[in-house]
Amino acid sequence: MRNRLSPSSSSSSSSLPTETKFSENQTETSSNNSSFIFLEWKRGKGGNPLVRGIRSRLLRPKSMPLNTLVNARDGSSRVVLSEPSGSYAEAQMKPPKAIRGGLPICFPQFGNFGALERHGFARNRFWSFDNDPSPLPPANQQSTVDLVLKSTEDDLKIWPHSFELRVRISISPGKLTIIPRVRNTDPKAFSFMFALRNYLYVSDISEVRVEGLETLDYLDNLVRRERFTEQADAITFDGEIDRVYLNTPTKIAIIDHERKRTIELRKEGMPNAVVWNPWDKKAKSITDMGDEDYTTMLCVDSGAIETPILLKPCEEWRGRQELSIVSSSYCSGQLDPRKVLYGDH
Ligand SMILES: O=P(O)(O)OC[C@H]1O[C@H](O)[C@H](O)[C@@H](O)[C@@H]1O
Repeated sequence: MRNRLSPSSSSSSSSLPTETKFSENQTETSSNNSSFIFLEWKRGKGGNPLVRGIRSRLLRPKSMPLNTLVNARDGSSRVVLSEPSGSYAEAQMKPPKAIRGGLPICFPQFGNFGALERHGFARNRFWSFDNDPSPLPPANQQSTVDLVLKSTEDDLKIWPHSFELRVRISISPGKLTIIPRVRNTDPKAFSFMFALRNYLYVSDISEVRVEGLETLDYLDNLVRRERFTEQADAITFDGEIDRVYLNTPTKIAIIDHERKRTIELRKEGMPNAVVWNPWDKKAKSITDMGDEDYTTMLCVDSGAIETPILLKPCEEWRGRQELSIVSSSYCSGQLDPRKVLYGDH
């Protein structure tokens, strides 16, 4: 029998991914069947995971200097970022197949919106450390890592555009920040789709609300990508969902009632938001997902999907995403959405 997702104790093993066992402070990968970019953001001591696969170790933010650790164990296959209030993130860099969970990067295609493999090939490639993140300043603290993926000859055979895809991953107390960049190193212009697929850990999908997407149009992947308008005050979950919301705001709130906390997603440069949960039937058909795993996960992605980004030669596109916990009034169960969506807290 397959286990549920919950990676909350050192003895629990998760079926997502089946090769990975979680413990409080480390991730043991016992097989090569994992890939970059799988990013975990962890929260301890006994704290609940913030993001599934990106478990947070999020204690109350403190105004103290960062004293962080970058640890590339197993050669250069893994980077651990940490800071003293307890948050830490871990990036694994092992091809050939993306782990179900964490934060896969979808590039240069999202889903089946094109002819390439689903979600593009970047999530199944081996990335490198980026020693020259220019024009970003060099990372000056050990809570930040710069990674790069450059097109190879094999990539050019399936997508004939030379590119450099960079991500800066940073943690600070209670916050995980990703800055993705794509540079056109080709003599010709090209366009691409991009998404950060956030596998969020939730306590019970039936009790979760997503706010910030109401009244927006969306493309429904379950109905041949037909366009609809969201009618609900907030998105709640009682079945499979797979939607690309259009023209979304910069802030989205994922409210986990049972856990009495809200995950706030802020994004720039990525006007779309994908909401995905396979629910029971589809979960059973996904080989690297346990039958019950859908109950404790929700993907809310930042993306540029509907309108691909056009880059001329030498141009660079830059996006930004922050994931953090909003506490205070949300924990009381008295939700004031304005506090999440308009920063009034
Ligand atoms: O299994 P994956 O390739 O990671 O994709 C997971 C899901 O992603 C998207 O939302 C697609 O629209 C779905 O059809 C797919 O099942």
